[in-house]
Amino acid sequence: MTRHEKGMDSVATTTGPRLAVDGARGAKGLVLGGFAVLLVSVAAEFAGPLLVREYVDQAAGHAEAGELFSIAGWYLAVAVVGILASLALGYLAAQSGWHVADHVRLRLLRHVLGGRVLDLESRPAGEVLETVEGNSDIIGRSIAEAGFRVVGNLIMVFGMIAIIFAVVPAAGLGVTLLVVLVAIVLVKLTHRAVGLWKTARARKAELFGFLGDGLAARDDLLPLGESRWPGTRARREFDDLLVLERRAYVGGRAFWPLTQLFFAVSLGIGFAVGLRMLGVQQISVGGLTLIYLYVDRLRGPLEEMSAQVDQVQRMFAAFGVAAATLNTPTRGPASTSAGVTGAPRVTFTDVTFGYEPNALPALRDVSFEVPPGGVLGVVGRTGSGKSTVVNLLCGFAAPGQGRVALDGIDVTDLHPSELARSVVVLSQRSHLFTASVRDNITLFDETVPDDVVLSALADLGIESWVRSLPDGLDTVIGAGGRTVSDGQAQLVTGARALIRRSGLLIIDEGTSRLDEETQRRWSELIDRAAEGRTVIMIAHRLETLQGVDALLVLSEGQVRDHVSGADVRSYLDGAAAREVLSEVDEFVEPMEGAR
Ligand SMILES: Nc1ncnc2c1ncn2[C@@H]1O[C@H](COP(=O)(O)OP(=O)(O)OP(=O)(O)O)[C@@H](O)[C@H]1O
Repeated sequence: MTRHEKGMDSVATTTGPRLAVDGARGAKGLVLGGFAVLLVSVAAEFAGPLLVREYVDQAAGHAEAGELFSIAGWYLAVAVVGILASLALGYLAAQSGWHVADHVRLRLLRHVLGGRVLDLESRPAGEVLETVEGNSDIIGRSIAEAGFRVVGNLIMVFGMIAIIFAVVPAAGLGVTLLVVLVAIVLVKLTHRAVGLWKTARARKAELFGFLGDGLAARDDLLPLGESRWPGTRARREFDDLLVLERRAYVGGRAFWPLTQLFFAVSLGIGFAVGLRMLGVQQISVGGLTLIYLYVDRLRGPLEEMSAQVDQVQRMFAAFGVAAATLNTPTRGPASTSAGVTGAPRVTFTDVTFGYEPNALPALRDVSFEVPPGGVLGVVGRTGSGKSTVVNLLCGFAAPGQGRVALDGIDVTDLHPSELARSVVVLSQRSHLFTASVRDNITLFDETVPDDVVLSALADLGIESWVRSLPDGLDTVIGAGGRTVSDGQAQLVTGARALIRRSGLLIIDEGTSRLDEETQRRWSELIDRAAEGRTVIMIAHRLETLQGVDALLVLSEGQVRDHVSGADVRSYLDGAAAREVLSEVDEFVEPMEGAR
């Protein structure tokens, strides 16, 4: 079985409605409570006109004042119950909305973060954020503001029509025909509007992706005099989005004039038929008042629904987009829970891997082995496949053919949390979070004691600098916090590797030139972090390669040379190295300087 057949991918299939039901199941108590209260609220709405009919008929029949007071008292009590139920419904709807939204949010986050890192990295951060948060937010709001009420309004409309039907069948028939007509138009409108909202949501996600990129690149754009460009382009895109959203909004709201027409015609039918029946004494004055009150009360739910339908359409679109996101393939479950302890043996066996199906593979038939505790330097010119080796080792992708293993266990079979415990990456390009120095080092793991963090900082020679900060380890650094130099940032993120006892250390040396002091500290950090571990080092400097046990030279995705032991020194001094390494810009200067 090839790696591909064995497959990392699994496809969950869900639909918008199923996602909604799953979310509602998690908030079962709230949803059931909401519906129970809704029924009370609807019953109160129905009871009002019935009590009025009773009152009018009793008054016309010269009933005692006590009886009339009693009916009025009931009317008041029903009204109070209706108001209380309505308040409770608002609260339960808000709670249910946020529960369902959280369910969707969590599933989207798990899916997006649990998937292959390379898939996630191929999408702008802003777009991912909009897809997760934008859709969850719409779902939460729509349920809170419209969820129960739409159902309540539907029950009211159908219930009132049924009562009109029972009291004046001809009027009920007329109104029923109208409802069927309105429902057909509404379904068509909703279908169209949901499609338009989905397009608008996709466009919005793209736009946020662009905005995120624009913000991230502001330091680069400013010196180039292009700092206004993201703003100008974003404005154009916002204009386009406005047109799209307006079309969806207007499309959805076309229901409003329809409800007005429906109401006017229903009132006409009710009165025309009711008055005729009153004339032939088939109905009492109270009965006619009841018809009038019910038809009049239809106006409220219908008007509310014309606004709510728009919200419900957005909600359907958001559930649809969320379900489509969840249906994209993601990493399947790991087939072993076995772990790797200590410094592992790393093996690449005939590995071929391509990012794109039809492009030349980034790695072709690559094989090498690093014994436990060994240090392998990987070099090669830009695009030769060095980072791809790291991506496969970190389980970010699975090789198309061949095998990547730690102590004989396929990397893709290791559970992500097990892999995270086995591998640590020390990179000059690590991200600094807007968070305290402590959190930046522990990566928000509160179980790591301060003395472990301080000891790592002491090893790196920056403990006194951290202690001198206004809040010590609690000082917030990164964007929006205290600014630190590139060298300090590198050491703080480097401390992450020191506090973890993972057996495999991957060092990803950036290509940026560092000043002498930072370079010295980086080299010390590497020495310190490498102790007792298997090390794979993507190197760009001759100096970094001094301590390696073996050297892997990649060229266009293939192993060009693989030397070990004493041969490393002679290789680095030899003509072949000169030829290979001179292809790498970063080597030219230091190599010449070193000779
Ligand atoms: N996410 C990706 N999607 C598609 N192609 C990619 C991706 N990452 C890398 N590649 C391609 O794979 C090949 C190997 O890239 P890789 O990043 O492994 O090279 P590298 O040796 O690490 O380069 P550098 O020294 O510039 O970082 C290149 O042709 C590159 O364009």
